[in-house]
Amino acid sequence: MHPKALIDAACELLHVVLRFEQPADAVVSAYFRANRSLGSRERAALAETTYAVLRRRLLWQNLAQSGRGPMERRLVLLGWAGEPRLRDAAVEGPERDWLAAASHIDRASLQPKLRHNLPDWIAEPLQKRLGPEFDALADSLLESAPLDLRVNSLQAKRDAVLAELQAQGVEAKATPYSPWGIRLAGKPALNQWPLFKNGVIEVQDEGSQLLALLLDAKRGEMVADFCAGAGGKTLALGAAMRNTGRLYAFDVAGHRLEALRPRLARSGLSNVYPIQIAHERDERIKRLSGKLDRVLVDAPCSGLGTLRRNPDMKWRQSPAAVAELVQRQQAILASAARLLKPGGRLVYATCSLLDAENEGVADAFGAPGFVRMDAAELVDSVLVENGCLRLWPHRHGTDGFFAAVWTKS
Ligand SMILES: C[S@@+](CC[C@H](N)C(=O)[O-])C[C@H]1O[C@@H](n2cnc3c(N)ncnc32)[C@H](O)[C@@H]1O
Repeated sequence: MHPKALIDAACELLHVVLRFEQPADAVVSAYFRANRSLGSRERAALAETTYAVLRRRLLWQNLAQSGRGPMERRLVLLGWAGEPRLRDAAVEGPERDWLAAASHIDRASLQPKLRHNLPDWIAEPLQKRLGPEFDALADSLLESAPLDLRVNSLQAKRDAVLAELQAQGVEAKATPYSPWGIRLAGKPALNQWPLFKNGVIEVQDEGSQLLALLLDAKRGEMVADFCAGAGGKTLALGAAMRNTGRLYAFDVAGHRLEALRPRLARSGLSNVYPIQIAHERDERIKRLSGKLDRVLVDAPCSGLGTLRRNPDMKWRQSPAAVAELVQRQQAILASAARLLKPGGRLVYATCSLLDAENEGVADAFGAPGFVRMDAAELVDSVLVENGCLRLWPHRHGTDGFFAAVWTKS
């Protein structure tokens, strides 16, 4: 494709992404499906440029004010993440001079907001919580996340998989906190690897893997993954249960549970029962009241802990949406807790960084008989704050995660 046409394509894609009507990854995938002739390098340039613009949107918008022409074009030229020579070939005259001037701006001298690229309603509570450490968090949220794998412990040991990957020339190392995790240096397309197709590995952030350690589900137990979605945590729990007992995977979204099915088939698990529910007080849930050993509530949340992967979330979320989510989180947690039998364990988790969705919801939970457990009894204490799992991208290299644990007395 001619460089000019490639830049035009990036503008066309960005125009749709910046409407924020759908998640950016869905818009990018739909664009690629509609433009099948795009080569893999062209796709990479378009996707990475879109994400680069979303990550530093405040900075690019500020710098774009001085340019001319459509806003999307100025943003694409500033955030271009493809080969520089392609962009150079697509600009000429005053546009070239404007771009050169913009690239010489000393970013350290910019006002903090243009360096952090976070809306105030997100930056302020995080600044309050972290103090001077906030800058390191904000910087880490501008990076892209590494590709983490979880080894399916039913099928293989981590060391053996690591050795196999290294023998194939894949740069990989063990993750520091999860006993099943492997971190890749690059981002290979691994969908066709036999290790993936045979269910030996799954893609899962290390932080997400740690929730299975908190739940510590045992052989033969009755367990529910209350908000199972496409089953990232379900698969880890099922393997920890050694494919025994019963693991219910509930979710209100049928299409997400459908996406779990091929993953289950690959994994070799036969102890998982996906069940679509209408809402958290569904009759099918009530029937299990007081019967379960472990319940995980991986609640719907703002997703702000995953900004390295989904930078559009910071522009698509709002304080009103978070307030609504908090109501839902409280209702789901209260309902899910009813499933536990005495001695059972409840875990409430989110991939949000905000206290309101995390400690706020956990502290407001007051069902009788539930006693908080110190997460430091279950995972490395460097991952724990005030008894809860608190993962931060800049400290732990994982997505942002929160989890609180209770036992039912
Ligand atoms: C954070 S996502 C779960 C991700 C999933 N656990 C994983 O590891 O891949 C939250 C899920 O909660 C589901 N959800 C929303 N409202 C719910 C409700 N009332 N009861 C159960 N699940 C709900 C959403 O459909 C979504 O799949």
